[in-house]
Amino acid sequence: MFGLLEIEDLHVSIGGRMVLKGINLKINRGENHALFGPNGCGKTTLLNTIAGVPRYIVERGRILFKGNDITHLSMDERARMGIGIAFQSPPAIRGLKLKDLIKLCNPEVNPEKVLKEVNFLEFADREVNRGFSGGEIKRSELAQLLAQRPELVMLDEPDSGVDLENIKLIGRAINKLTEKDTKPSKRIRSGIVITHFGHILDYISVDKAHVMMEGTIVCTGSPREILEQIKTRGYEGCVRCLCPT
Ligand SMILES: Nc1ncnc2c1ncn2[C@@H]1O[C@H](COP(=O)(O)OP(=O)(O)OP(=O)(O)O)[C@@H](O)[C@H]1O
Repeated sequence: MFGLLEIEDLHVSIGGRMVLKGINLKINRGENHALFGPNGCGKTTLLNTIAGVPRYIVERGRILFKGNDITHLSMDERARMGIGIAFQSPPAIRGLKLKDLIKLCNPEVNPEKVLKEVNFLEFADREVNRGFSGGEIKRSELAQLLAQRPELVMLDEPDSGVDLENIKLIGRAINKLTEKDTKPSKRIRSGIVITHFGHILDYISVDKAHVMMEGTIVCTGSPREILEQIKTRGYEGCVRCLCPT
C-alpha cells in the first residue's frame, strides 16, 4: 500500500545529544498508529522532527511524505503539505484570540462551529493558551487541527489532563481527523498518537502500535495487546514477550 509517511533510518540529535537512533516507520493512508514508550525514549522528538521543529537536527536518514523527501523542509512548508501537530506544551500567544488563530489555520471555516465540536466555544475570545488548564490546551490544539484538516495528524498525549467527559469529545475529534468515521476505501488521512496510559484508546480507532525504547522502535503490533503487556510486564517485558529478537 502507498505510504503517506515513510521514515528511513532516522537519527536525530538535540542539544548535541543523539536521541533518535535509527527509526524506521511506515504509515499508510487511512491508518492511525499509537506510540508507547518510557519517559525520555524519544517519542516527542520523533513527532517534532516529522513536524520540522528547527532545534531537532537530522543527522542521518530521511523522512518521506506523500513520496517527497521533506527531511530538510521548513515547518511551514510541511504544514502546507498537510502535516499537523498538537504539541505537548504549546506556547501561549499574547494578543491573539483563539477564534482568530482558527481563522488563520483555515479562512474557510467557521471558528465557532469548530470550537463547538470540542466543547470550547466559551474560549473563542480568550488569548491562545493563555492561562488555559492542561485539558483546555488539548481542546485548543484539537480545534486548530480540525480547522487545518491535515493529511497526517500527530497528537502528543491528547489524553493527558483531560476529564472523563471531554475525553469522549476528544476521541470523536481524533476519529474525525483520521477519518475513522468514513468508509475505509475513502480514507486518505492518517494519524500518530502518543499515549502513556492508553485512556484515549477506549475512544479512538487505532490500527497499529509501536513501542519505543532508547531512540528506536523495538516492537510493533496490536495496540490492545501491546498496552496489556506493558501494563502487566512493563516495557521491557512487553518487548521480550511480543517481539523477542
Ligand atoms: N534541548 C534538549 N537538550 C538536550 N536533551 C534534550 C533536549 N530536549 C529533549 N532532550 C532529551 O531528549 C530525550 C527524549 O526526549 P523526548 O521529549 O522526545 O522523550 P519522550 O519519549 O517524549 O518522553 P516523555 O514520555 O517524558 O514525554 C530526553 O532524554 C530529553 O531529556
